[in-house]
Amino acid sequence: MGITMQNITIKPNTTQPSNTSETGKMSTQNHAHGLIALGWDPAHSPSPDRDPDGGKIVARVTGVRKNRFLVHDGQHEQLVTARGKLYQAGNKDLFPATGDWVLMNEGQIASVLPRKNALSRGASGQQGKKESGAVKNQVIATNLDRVFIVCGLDRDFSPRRIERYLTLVYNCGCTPVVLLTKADLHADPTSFVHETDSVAFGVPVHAISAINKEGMAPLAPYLEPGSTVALIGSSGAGKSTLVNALAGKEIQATKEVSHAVGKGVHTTTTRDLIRLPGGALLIDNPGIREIAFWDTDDNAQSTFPEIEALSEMCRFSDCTHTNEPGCRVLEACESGDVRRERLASYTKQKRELDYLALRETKSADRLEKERWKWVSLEMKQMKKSGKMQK
Ligand SMILES: Nc1nc2c(ncn2[C@@H]2O[C@H](COP(=O)(O)OP(=O)(O)OP(=O)(O)O)[C@@H](O)[C@H]2O)c(=O)[nH]1
Ligand SMILES: [Zn+2]
Repeated sequence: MGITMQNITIKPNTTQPSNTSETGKMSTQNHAHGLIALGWDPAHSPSPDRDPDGGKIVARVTGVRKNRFLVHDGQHEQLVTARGKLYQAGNKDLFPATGDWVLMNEGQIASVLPRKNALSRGASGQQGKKESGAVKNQVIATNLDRVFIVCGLDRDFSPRRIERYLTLVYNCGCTPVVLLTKADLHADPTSFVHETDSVAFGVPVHAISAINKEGMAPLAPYLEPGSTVALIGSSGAGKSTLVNALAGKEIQATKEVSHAVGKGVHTTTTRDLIRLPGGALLIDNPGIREIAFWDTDDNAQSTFPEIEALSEMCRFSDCTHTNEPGCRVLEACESGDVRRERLASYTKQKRELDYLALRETKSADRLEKERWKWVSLEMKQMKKSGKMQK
């Protein structure tokens, strides 16, 4: 289990400070200071002193333990429950997540304050499994300043997967930074950085080693005091080792990668908000093995800006960039301006996103028809490329 707020003991049943007495004033001040250290931004968030909901105390969720929550009010951390309505099905978005700002009342979470952003995915291992008709949407972390996409420079390295993570991060309204860990395994990791740069337009990419601490200094600007950073990446990518290196001590348990399969044994099971000595807050998550796209909002930023710019110029506005005349994307592929793997990734992601968007709005049989449309399109493509016998 990860240690959460350093130097602060968990005190259940702490009585909340009264705002009227002298000690109350002191406590309110400490409360505000403590909250700022937890990432509360007094310029952009309502003042905790104003007590927006009469008698309630602002706190941050620092961890989730099944149906209970670790919350920190700036002075104390405690394990609490939430009001019944927050557990109700259909209210999934209101279920407190690590990083949430909440209002506490009588030792319970009374409500979740509006989120700046939320990193969510279909629950790991749930792909295809239905839960009341839909893959469970799982909010992993909220109110993030950045997301570190961690990818190991061993068998974990995959530009295609980095693209998927980037889309996930953009769709959640978060800012990505790509960290290529285990750089010490290579005499010169530059080629990996270049390869990643070519799929992550405008996104900072850093090769680092958490073991010999090389390449870590350039991460400092992402870790200003009070900023919240979540780490995502497949199991065994090196997230926990990185957290420990940044914290300067063993906080998260790590496990040896199985040499047989090159995969780490699933080790991280907590989702705690970890305060670094420099004042940044880190959220380390269990490895994401299956990335299911969830949020289908259109975002200004995209993982495939060059393809999207070209598709604006295709002859047909609903061009699928497969065989249409006047398709600028295909033209760019022919001339080598756009790599074919990029178009394949783009098409695959678009299909997933379209499918999710449709699922939310259309009836089941319509959905099935649409799915078949894509399946037959894919079969046609495979036939064309000779991957399948006619
Ligand atoms: N050579 C090298 N090995 C590393 C580095 N970072 C992590 N590792 C190794 O990679 C393995 C997995 O690291 P973890 O930090 O446990 O991976 P994780 O991403 O936290 O995995 P989960 O908790 O399963 O999500 C361990 O054996 C680490 O020692 C690095 O920078 N260099
Ligand atoms: Zn086209």
